[in-house]
Amino acid sequence: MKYVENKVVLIGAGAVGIAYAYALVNQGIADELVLLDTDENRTRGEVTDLNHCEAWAPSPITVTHGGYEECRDAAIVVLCAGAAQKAGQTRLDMVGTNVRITQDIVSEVMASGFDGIFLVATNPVDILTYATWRHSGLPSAQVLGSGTSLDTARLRYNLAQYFEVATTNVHAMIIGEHGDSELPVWSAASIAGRSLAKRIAANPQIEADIEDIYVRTRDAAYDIIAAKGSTSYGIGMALARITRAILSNQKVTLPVSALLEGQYGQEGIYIGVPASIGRRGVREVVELDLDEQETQRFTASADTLRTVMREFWPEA
Ligand SMILES: NC(=O)C1=CN([C@@H]2O[C@H](COP(=O)(O)OP(=O)(O)OC[C@H]3O[C@@H](n4cnc5c(N)ncnc54)[C@H](O)[C@@H]3O)[C@@H](O)[C@H]2O)C=CC1
Ligand SMILES: CC(=O)C(=O)O
Repeated sequence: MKYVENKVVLIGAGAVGIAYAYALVNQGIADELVLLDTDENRTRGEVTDLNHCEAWAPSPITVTHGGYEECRDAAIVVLCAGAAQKAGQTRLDMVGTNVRITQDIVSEVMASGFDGIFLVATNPVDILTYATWRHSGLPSAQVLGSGTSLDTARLRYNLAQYFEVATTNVHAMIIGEHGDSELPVWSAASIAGRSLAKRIAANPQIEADIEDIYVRTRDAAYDIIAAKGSTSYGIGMALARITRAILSNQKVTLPVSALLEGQYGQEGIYIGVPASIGRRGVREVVELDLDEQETQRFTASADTLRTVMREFWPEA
């Protein structure tokens, strides 16, 4: 089945899903958006509320409520359904519940004849993206997760505050698990045109300060969840950014969860890495020149994910 140019189906219209939907409407990304959630009444309310944005939106977008048959001709199906992390939980704590929910959803989506791109946000996102790929039978290029896009946005914001520059002038990335074992790639970071390494050479205090920035970045979700119950705007914008890259065939490199097939010395695992994103999904995983310590940390992060994966797929 051929997909409709700019049609997105969102499955899971909770805090994350609605933040994403609002970002799509607000930024004029997509022509058609269908919301699907087990809570039909609340979803109908969300659809009506979103429709009332259209008068002030940059371009028209049809927002409706629908069933799995809507996936048949969708360009992208976005998965935000499932249990959310509560205060005191790690993302990995939700894996059992969310693997079951995701497998059920993916079966329904595939039964519709879907042949577009799955974009996964449900946590633990790297494991759930792997589950989606395995269960759908789609080529790995057509299945990606939000990966470390949110973590990277947080890192860039925190570094911009510290160096007093625009966030868009901060080039730095988090890779690895979207979770406690993630790592910053300091060796490739530059701030407003000057490498981080040169800045540290000029002011050694920066080295200690960026470690604190990394810890705050890694633990941001815990802080936000303790304060307001869930995180939503950051991931909504990250998903919207990835959606734009796909629908507009931007071929832009973003930190997403993509399948590794030998890159970074890893095989058969979904994990946060930079990848070129275009109309048919992941065009290429970009292999950064990690230094020795970063390589060790990335390997440890992949091992953390693989240990959890083997509970569900012993051969992984
Ligand atoms: N990848 C990332 O960077 C981030 C991921 N998340 C994850 O996103 C997921 C959603 O979080 P929230 O929106 O805060 O949770 P939420 O509880 O507000 O929303 C989840 C929604 O999924 C729906 N749902 C549950 N089972 C379903 C099914 N079988 N079919 C259709 N809909 C179903 C629920 O009715 C609910 O509306 C969680 O797993 C959370 O951890 C959250 C923030 C960032
Ligand atoms: C909840 C989550 O995964 C985050 O905000 O990073």
